[in-house]
Amino acid sequence: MASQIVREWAGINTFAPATQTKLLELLGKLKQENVNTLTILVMGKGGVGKSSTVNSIIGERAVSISAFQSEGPRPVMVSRSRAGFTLNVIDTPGIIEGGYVNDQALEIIKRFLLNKTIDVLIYVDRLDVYRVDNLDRLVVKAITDSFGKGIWNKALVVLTHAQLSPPDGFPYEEFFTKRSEALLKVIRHGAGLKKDDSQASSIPVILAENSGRCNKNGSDEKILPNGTAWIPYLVQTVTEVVLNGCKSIYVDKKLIEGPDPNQRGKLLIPLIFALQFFLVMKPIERAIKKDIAKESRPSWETRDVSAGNRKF
Ligand SMILES: Nc1nc2c(ncn2[C@@H]2O[C@H](COP(=O)(O)OP(=O)(O)OP(=O)(O)O)[C@@H](O)[C@H]2O)c(=O)[nH]1
Repeated sequence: MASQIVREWAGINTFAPATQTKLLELLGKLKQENVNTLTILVMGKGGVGKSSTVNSIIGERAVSISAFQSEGPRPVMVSRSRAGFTLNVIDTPGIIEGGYVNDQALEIIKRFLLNKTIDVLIYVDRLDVYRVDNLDRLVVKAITDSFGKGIWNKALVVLTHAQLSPPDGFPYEEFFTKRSEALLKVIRHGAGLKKDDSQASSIPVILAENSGRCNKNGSDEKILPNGTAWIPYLVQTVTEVVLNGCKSIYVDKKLIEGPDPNQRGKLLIPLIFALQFFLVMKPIERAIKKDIAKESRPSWETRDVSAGNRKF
């Protein structure tokens, strides 16, 4: 991995003591499984709360947040270490512009990720959106085309703005379930996964409330409307994805550039020559020989030359 500034993970101390204890337990669990470094890639449409979620996980304002689309379309990697464990979180700009995938922004992200290993993809969207549309499908497709279908084995969905009151008196859990199902369906389509593919149905969907107005429990932990302390729950889910047995995604040149067209089918060339030799050249050669053998030569060619000469 390219050299990077790894700072002490001081932000963890800003969490409520109960949250700190749970996070340190989870890091301990990862270390027990010999996972000492963890790289999380955060992607999604623009303005959905990607940077805010990164800051919530780190516990400090590590990346800048804007209510308007961020200016510099560049990914940022935040690296923090704690007790021999290094956490890298890569925040990326939204990749949709004017209704299309911004290929240049995507290219910049891919180059940034070159030679890095993605252990977890956090796909961020908002809970308080009532529809999925073609843009969602385009983002999912762009991610799949860039890093392969396997990336969804290492994915979890985070829905921000979790502290919402669903419209028309909709029960909160039902609203969350419907929104999750709709998004997972889009992921399934955009990623080209089969309907009954366990890969898509096993993608966890997690709620997050990044606002400073997030409710807290008696232990001062930020909680969701259902009372769950969401930061430790999110990190616990990340841990489960890390340890789910599926391979992390190593971003190499081949993965981001696709197979070299000049190399495509190169191994088949000798086989094609051999087939051509045995199936085309040899039969032609045999046919010519047979033809020559069967040939009845014209009389002028078989005429006795010496006899003919005698006539003159
Ligand atoms: N109420 C509330 N606001 C949020 C939440 N998450 C993000 N926001 C706000 O949404 C706006 C966009 O947040 P960002 O974190 O910058 O979103 P982003 O996806 O990183 O945006 P880009 O980098 O432009 O793609 C900011 O005004 C945030 O304060 C949340 O969970 N709840």
